[in-house]
Amino acid sequence: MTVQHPEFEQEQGYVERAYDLLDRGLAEAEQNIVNFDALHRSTAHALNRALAILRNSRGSGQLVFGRMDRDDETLYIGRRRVYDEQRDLVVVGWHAPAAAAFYDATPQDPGDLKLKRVFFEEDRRLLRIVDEVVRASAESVATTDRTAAISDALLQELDRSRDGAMREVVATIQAEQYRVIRHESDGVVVVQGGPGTGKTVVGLHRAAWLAFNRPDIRQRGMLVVAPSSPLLTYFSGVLPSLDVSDIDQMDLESLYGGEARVTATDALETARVKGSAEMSMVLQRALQQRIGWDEDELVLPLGADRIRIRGDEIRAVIEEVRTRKIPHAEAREVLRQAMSALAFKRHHEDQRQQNRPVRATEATIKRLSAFTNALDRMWPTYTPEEFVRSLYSTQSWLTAATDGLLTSDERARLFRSALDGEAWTRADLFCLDEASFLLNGDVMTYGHIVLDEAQDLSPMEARALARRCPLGSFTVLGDLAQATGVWVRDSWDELTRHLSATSASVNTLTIGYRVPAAALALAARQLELVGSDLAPPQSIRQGRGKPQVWRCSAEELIDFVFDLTVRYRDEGLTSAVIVPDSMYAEFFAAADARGDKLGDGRDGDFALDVTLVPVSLSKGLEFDAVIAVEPARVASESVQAARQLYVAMTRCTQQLDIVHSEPLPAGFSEVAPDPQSADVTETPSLGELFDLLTERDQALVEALIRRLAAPALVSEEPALDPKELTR
Ligand SMILES: Nc1ncnc2c1ncn2[C@@H]1O[C@H](COP(=O)(O)OP(=O)(O)OP(=O)(O)O)[C@@H](O)[C@H]1O
Repeated sequence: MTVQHPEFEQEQGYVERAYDLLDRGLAEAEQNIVNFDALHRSTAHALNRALAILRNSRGSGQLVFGRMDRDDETLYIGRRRVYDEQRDLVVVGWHAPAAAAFYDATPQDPGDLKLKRVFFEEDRRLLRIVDEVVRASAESVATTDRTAAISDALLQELDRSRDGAMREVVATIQAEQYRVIRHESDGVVVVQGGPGTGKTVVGLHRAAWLAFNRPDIRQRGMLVVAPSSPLLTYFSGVLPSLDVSDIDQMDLESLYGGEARVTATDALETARVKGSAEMSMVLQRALQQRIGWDEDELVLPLGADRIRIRGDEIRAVIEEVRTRKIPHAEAREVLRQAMSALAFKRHHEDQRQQNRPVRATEATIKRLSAFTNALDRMWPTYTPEEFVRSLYSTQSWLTAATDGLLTSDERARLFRSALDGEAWTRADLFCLDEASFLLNGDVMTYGHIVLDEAQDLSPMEARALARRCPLGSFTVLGDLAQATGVWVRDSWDELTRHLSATSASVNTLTIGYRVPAAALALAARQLELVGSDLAPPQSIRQGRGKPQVWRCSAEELIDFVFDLTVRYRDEGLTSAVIVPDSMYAEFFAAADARGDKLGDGRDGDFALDVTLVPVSLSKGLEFDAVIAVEPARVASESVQAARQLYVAMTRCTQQLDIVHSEPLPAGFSEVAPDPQSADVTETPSLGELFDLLTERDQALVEALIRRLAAPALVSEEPALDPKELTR
């Protein structure tokens, strides 16, 4: 029997009152706006906008989630501020400085709090109350065990099943996370941490915290960037649920606003060349090489007259314009003015000397096709796509532009025939973005940018982000150990230097809130293979226990995997089937044929119980159960085999299953035979297989066993091969 908290009713009353006040406050404000007789259209428009914002501002999630008591005051903490009729504060917003003590207090170090209380509520009804700090007992707690510092409220929150979208966690932010959320730096704040340490959640809450506490930054605009669109879909609801809907959120590829779309993939080495910082110099130099005049003279026909300008005069004008540090298109306009002025002056002088009337103005000279053609040769105009396409397909130009910057092998990787068409890759997008900036200079800028999974960024991608944040104010979330692409680094130094000239502060999160300890231990063997210095996080989850390793034939594989998902669905768990990219289509088609409904992970469709995810898009995601398929195939198809497996195996909150028909890669095989080290069950027990069957099949198997082995019980391990029995 559960005992109700002695102050339950009183707290329920407080929560209801807070909701009531909020409802009334919003209704009153709404009425005031509706009643306001706007005399002008623009005022009416502004009022309608205010009304829409107000109606949205109710938000979702619980209104009041905590209380803290000091000797002389009691404060309730919530998702937003609530006042009573006398304008006295009833609920303090989580982001207000007054709420800081609530997050800083731990049972070990309660500060000056007598009480820290956490509420769990649904639809305005309290479900539970957890008293995390009660001063009398706080002093008696003395421990060096880090996990002992984890609050009960957090553990209870983590037990809730996932529903396919990331949630805000304002009620249970932990002290080490809160320090990062309100980090004072205006420069680059790096949050390094293993899988499931809360980097994404911390980054999003930091964005909201800055939005509330730094109007200067909010005014300049804020942006959150995810490496892929499925990951963006997964977490994009968090900021609106924190009442900050004006922060832009986009995936990395959407940064480039030009025409090109990604339709192809680069070979590894090509991606490395295109993503390197040298590429920015290649593009800059290539553009410069297209500027100039090597003819002796320019002749502009003007009726029967000719305007003649010497080559050295033209070169002097070009050099003068070149020294101005302005974008290419703008500089061309300056050159156009300077050249038309020069041509007009020459025409004026010539006509005067020959006693003839001046026939042209600067405007007529600018309209001469000979003038425009000459200008195109001196200072050509390009779209970013034209410029990069033309560079890639012109050997002589590539050679000149890359001389001393790239090796001949590297240069050869950039070349493609003009006939290859428009197959742009992701790395190309950032060359185009750089080109676009050189050509046009205009780019949307922000006061602060939050980058998720930043460990994989190429220098060119980092430069694209730096351009969008001239103040260099970034929150950089990532785990160097989870770098699965071309860019693997030992430290954050090089990457953060591309983002900002100021030094970065690196903050490490060490507690794992997602992955159960046993699954993390198995995944960590991949980290050992990488030889990384980075330790896996310290997990505070038990989950359902050991990961299961299931071997079956190639023919059985897909059905076996989907049968597992059915079991998880029946148990009320969400699951993800993480497959090698090359098996994605096959799995999808098989699910269709079976009539199983699957979410398509490539589209960020996480609302169903089961989602199919290609391993290359699994980073950052989270599910109750994860079935990782054919690790050997994942390893052979990945740039960073062990790191990719580490990522795939750290997506679950409850249970990890590995299903394979091919021999397991390193990091798995050696664990199976030793039952003592048994983090892993190589062969499933009969009981486990039996659980997978439908009731009718279970009855059949029971009958079969009874016939074969007289009184054997299914829960015992028989000498028979369980696979034989389940067929
Ligand atoms: N203080 C907290 N209260 C409640 N839940 C939390 C807290 N911190 C983290 N979590 C939960 O832990 C899980 C992992 O968090 P998150 O996805 O932010 O980790 P991550 O470090 O970004 O992981 P990865 O490296 O895999 O991208 C999420 O479900 C998140 O909501």
